[in-house]
Amino acid sequence: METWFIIVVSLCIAALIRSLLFRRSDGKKLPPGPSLLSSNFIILTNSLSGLEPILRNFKAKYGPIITLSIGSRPSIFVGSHSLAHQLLIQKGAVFSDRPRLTSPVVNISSAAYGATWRVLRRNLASEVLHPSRVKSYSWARNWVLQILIGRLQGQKDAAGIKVIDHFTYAMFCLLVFMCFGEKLDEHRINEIAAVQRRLLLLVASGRFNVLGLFPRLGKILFRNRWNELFQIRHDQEEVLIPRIKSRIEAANTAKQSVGEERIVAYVDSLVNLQLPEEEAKNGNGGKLTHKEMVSLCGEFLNAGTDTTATALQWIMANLVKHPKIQSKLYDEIVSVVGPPPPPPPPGEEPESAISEDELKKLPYLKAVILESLRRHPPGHFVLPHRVAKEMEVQGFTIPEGATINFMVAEMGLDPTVWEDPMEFKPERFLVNNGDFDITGSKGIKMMPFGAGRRICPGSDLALLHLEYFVANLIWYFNWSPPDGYDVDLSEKIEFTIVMENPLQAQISPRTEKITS
Ligand code: HEM
Repeated sequence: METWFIIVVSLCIAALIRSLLFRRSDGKKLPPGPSLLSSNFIILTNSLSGLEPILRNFKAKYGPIITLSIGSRPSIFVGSHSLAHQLLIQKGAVFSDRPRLTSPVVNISSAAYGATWRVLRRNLASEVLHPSRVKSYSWARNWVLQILIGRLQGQKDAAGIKVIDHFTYAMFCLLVFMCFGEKLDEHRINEIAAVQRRLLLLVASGRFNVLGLFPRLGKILFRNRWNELFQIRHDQEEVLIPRIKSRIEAANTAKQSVGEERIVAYVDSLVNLQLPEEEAKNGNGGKLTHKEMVSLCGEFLNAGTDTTATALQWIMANLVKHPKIQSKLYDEIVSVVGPPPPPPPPGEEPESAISEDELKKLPYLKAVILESLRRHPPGHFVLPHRVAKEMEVQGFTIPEGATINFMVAEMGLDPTVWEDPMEFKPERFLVNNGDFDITGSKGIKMMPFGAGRRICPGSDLALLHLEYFVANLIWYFNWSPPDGYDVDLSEKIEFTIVMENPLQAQISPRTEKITS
């Protein structure tokens, strides 16, 4: 028999015995869900995203709040908008913590809800993601648009261009620039991308679930998995620490400037950051060590790359699949910025690109992007949250220390909120003058970026990147399916939820039509 199978079964039995021994005797009832044994088996043999169809069935059977009792603590899943609003917005202080990690990593997404998290998140929001700072990176967006157009044009072939790798590379270039303030060459960018991807895929595989559930035992039983993680982490440090050091050494020299403008990179903001000393355990007086900067830079690169590239692919897939929507979008763009120039020859900067100010005048563009985030959110769940204090919800007890998650994709497809939820209809976002609150602060209808205190801090940047690249790609090119190809919108789980059959598209410069 397979060793892993024996281990999984043993862990399930251990968890069952433990749970029976420590069964709640105080008469409080957890939200409903399957038996302990099936819960443990389901969690141990699935990644978070792999749980989705199972949870959908449980939602139909048990209602919008479900418990899977796993290991020593319950995992609760919420599939209703109103409940998500109640917990994440109204009771935000209780539901904004994160599950404790087995190894101490300093980053925003896994930090406990406390002083260190606040300092790190505020730094990212004010130093890099503040609108004035984001504006200062507009030069980099232009540079990346040039790279992307060059790569797409260089790939023309009858079977169409497989766009996802180019989208991911483009987003990565942009985030690398914002992180290290340097225009790195393709070799260096690929080196960073490769190690970041290995880390991402390892975490997304779900092979570490078991280590989180049984930390001490897991370290002994799954030593190979730990070693694999440590090896990747070591490789990540080898690649990122030289970039961090080079940026720090170049501080206050001409290297920090691009053209006339001085660019502040994420690394610059980390150098003088002071963590609360009582929480900092690095023996560095609250200053970040190089290794801690690696964790933060790694998080920045991964959080902003695959998510945005995945969303961009879904948007373009829908525009290829629905030529009328594409035409309507193109017409809107031309009505605001005029007809496009010819695309730049490879290696040259675009003669002009649609500016951020012009993007603000394109409500249909915004509607297309929101509709795609509703229909195909890159993450079907948020990151797991930890319940900080026991709470009664709809007659059930949500215990302190429980893990809680929210079924993002399910909410975007709820027929009680969205008419024809499976249809791609951007017009639904044009009502109320196109005013749609994606933060869900007054009420949640969908939450592709999460909601409440842990909402994605990069949501505005992500929306800007999506608007900028979609608008420019549609302005310069007509996008169509290759002969005999039908865009397939089936989904597949990777780190994000990607297209099972990646988009293949043909592009032709809009100016060709005019001259012919
Ligand atoms: C389309 C693109 C993106 C999507 C769909 C997305 C989605 C999300 C979601 C669902 C969460 C978890 C929220 C929660 O746990 O409640 C999150 C967290 C986070 N995201 Fe994004 N994100 C995107 C882009 C970005 C970008 C561009 C950045 C930064 C450059 C970023 C940085 C982060 C960080 C640091 C967190 C952790 C926040 C915390 O724990 O306080 N994301 N994102």
